[in-house]
Amino acid sequence: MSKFDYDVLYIGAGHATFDGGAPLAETGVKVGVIESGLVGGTCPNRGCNAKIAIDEPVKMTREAQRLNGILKGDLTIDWTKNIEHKQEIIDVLPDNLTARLTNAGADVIHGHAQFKDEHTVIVDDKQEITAEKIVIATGLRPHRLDIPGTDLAHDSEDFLNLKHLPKRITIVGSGYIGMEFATIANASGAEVTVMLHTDKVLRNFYQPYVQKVVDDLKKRGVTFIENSQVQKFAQKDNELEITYGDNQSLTTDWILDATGRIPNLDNLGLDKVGVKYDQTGVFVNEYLQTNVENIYAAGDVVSNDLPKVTPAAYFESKYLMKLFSKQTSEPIKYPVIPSVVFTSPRIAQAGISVKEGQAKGYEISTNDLANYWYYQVDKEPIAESKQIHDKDGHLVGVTEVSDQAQDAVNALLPAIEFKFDREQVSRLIGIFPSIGYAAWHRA
Ligand SMILES: Cc1cc2nc3c(=O)[nH]c(=O)nc-3n(C[C@H](O)[C@H](O)[C@H](O)COP(=O)(O)OP(=O)(O)OC[C@H]3O[C@@H](n4cnc5c(N)ncnc54)[C@H](O)[C@@H]3O)c2cc1C
Ligand SMILES: NC(=O)c1ccc[n+]([C@@H]2O[C@H](COP(=O)([O-])OP(=O)(O)OC[C@H]3O[C@@H](n4cnc5c(N)ncnc54)[C@H](O)[C@@H]3O)[C@@H](O)[C@H]2O)c1
Repeated sequence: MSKFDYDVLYIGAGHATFDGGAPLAETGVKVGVIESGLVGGTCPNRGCNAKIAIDEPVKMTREAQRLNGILKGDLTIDWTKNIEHKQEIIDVLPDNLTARLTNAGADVIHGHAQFKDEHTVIVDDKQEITAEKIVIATGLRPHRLDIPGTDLAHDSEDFLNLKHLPKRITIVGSGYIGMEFATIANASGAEVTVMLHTDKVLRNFYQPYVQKVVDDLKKRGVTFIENSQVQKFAQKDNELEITYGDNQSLTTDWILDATGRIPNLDNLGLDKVGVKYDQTGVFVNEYLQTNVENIYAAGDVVSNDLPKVTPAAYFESKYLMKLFSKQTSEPIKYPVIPSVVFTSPRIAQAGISVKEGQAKGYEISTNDLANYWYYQVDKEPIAESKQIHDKDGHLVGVTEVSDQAQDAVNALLPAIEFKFDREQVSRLIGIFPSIGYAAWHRA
């Protein structure tokens, strides 16, 4: 009988925990999960699921606008109903995910966890829980600008819960959240301004495709202010004033601070146990183990160069499940991790970038999808992909801008991950017509 309350104790109940924590408990390992907020964490409650639910009508209105004349009548988005619909879909998720954990045999404990020593965690300054192994899976929280009036701004969670759409929305930051929410707010009828830190939008994506998306948003009325150097937010009667640049200013009704996300490590007691970390997250080795032998970390809170996305948290959670249940003793070996920004159209990518491919002298082919008949069915005006083949003819990278870029890239993942050559690709036939087929056809 173990001297600890749990074999494995997770701090945080997001994807980095439940995807592996539930199956781990099913193997007979005694699992505890401590969560200070909603079970499920960011992705289901205030991230992916919530966002994609309110984006769906955006995608549909765009398509309907293009088919105007064939489809009769104008479609507009009722913001309040859209938010209500999103809430209906996600409301059940914390309970469902709690049941997934408890049905597997894990205990879910509500409260804020803090290390007391390397085997003991204190919940809400009251309850002491001990464990042989502890996994830090506390994720990220919104970064807030350190400027006067910063409390007048809101974060992505506030945006997803807005009951009424403000007339004018100003977004500071042009990363994933800035661009996805600019797309949604613009399509829903708000006057949107995006304030860039530099002159770059979505700096990790292929810039010519980003430019296509930016140009389209500009045509739809979104204003982009480059190198804005935001200095101050202030309340002026019924509106908000933003001071930026060389004493310039603008007025708005609602401000979204989308300047990034930072590790959730406050009041966790890491210094007490000597776990090493910095502002980028917790340092781990190739077994996701911190410098303290029995303490591990997984998901967004880990300091690494991977995209901070759900599939990466999922993969790490599954890896730890296999490590802790002795199904593996190997270091973690990441597969190709794709990423997408859900603008309209989307930009998706996997494998090596066009820039990297060019530097290596690889073959880069361009597919003009807007002129491919299947993309013309719904009159997609912005649709192109680039495929990168190495010198042996293996597909090693892809990036696409189109309405269904995420599915096209998903379809090509096996070829990139398992290094199919052109002969192997030609053996695969897909369902026709389909986005996946169109992508394979070119691989
Ligand atoms: C607006 C938005 C949209 C996104 N859209 C996408 C998308 O479309 N696709 C995609 O792949 N990814 C998306 N992401 C990213 C995705 O949500 C994250 O990569 C994923 O949720 C990471 O999971 P995690 O388990 O590491 O962290 P989280 O899901 O953040 O879970 C961490 C949990 O730890 C809890 N916690 C923190 N500190 C403590 C403590 N001391 N004690 C107890 N509990 C604690 C928190 O309450 C939280 O529930 C989005 C993120 C945001 C913000
Ligand atoms: N589709 C998806 O997978 C998805 C969607 C949303 C969020 N996410 C995840 O959430 C994380 C956070 O997203 P995000 O958009 O907040 O972060 P991000 O890092 O993508 O973007 C932050 C933006 O803020 C800007 N910025 C930083 N400091 C600034 C300042 N002082 N003034 C003005 N601008 C400033 C940066 O230049 C950048 O454009 C991402 O890492 C991403 O992985 C993923």
